[in-house]
Amino acid sequence: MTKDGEARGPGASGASGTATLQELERRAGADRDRPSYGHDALIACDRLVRIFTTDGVEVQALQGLDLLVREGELMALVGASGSGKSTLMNILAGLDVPTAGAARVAGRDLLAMDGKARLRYRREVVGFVWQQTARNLLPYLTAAQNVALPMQLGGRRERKARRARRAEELLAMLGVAEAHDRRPYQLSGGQQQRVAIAVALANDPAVLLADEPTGELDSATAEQVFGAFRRANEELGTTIVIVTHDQAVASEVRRTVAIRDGRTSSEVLRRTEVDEDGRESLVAREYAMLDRAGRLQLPAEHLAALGMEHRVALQLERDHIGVWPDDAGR
Ligand SMILES: Nc1ncnc2c1ncn2[C@@H]1O[C@H](COP(=O)(O)OP(=O)(O)OP(=O)(O)O)[C@@H](O)[C@H]1O
Repeated sequence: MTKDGEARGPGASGASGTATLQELERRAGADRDRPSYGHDALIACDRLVRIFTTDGVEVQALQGLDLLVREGELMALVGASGSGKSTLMNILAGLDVPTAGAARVAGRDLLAMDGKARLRYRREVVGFVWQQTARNLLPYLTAAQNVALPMQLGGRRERKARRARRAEELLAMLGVAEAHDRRPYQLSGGQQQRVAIAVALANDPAVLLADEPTGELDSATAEQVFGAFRRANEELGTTIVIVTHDQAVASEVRRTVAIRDGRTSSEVLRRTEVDEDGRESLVAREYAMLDRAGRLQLPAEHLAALGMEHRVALQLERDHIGVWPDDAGR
């Protein structure tokens, strides 16, 4: 019964037809006013689907992927080859359009942008760093000119001297001030990637996307490049999403989201704990993703360890849900 004594639920009708209509309107209003999924996130992917069709064969690269990223986060995406990471990054970068679902980045609806809005989005809202250094930098420009170029092309009509000063500041912040007048071929792989980060930050984007940015580097150099991302995140507050196979990178960020078969499957959150003697340690905890329909992906290794497949037994307890191997046949 409702507060005013009216019956509710399937088949219930109000005291009069008018009351029922009012009740329906009230419920519709409550639905309208409920904040939408991920309304306060900077990146919100809601049941994102991307299907590729080649020679009549369909590949579902993204199969209803949900992902929320808060403003100011520095997070990593991991997953096996073919799990859909690059497909997601291309969509977030505005280079590809999803087949279905919803995706919003910094208030932009990625499914609704026309060509002009898409170009502006790529120039002003997102910055990207790719694995292949050649894709990030123009070979005939110096590092400083490479950094100044997006500012010239972007909406910000800044004076040349101002652009040059910003390029210099970014290169210095990322520890590659000495690269200023050099062309990419005169730089090491690590220096090239740090200049590429400066290029991606030139127009002060809301989000910096990086697809395997340390993939071609040795571990010491990768560490320096990751340090540059951290610097950008801490000093400029830029939200950063890094796709990586590099375990060292994945274990240094606060949040690592795993993608499996075109969906986010689990995530690891890390936080610093201080013990009684003041010693700090990083504590990691793994979480499974739960979608709005209640679907849960259990980690493959957990399933294998207990021989779980097809069906599991569930039991609701006061503060948890127990999941057991199927015992129906016993
Ligand atoms: N343009 C395309 N045309 C057809 N199929 C594609 C295309 N791009 C990606 N795919 C397919 O979609 C799936 C996901 O690919 P994607 O490149 O996103 O995976 P990934 O996780 O980035 O893999 P990797 O780590 O190897 O880069 C794969 O099966 C891939 O073959």
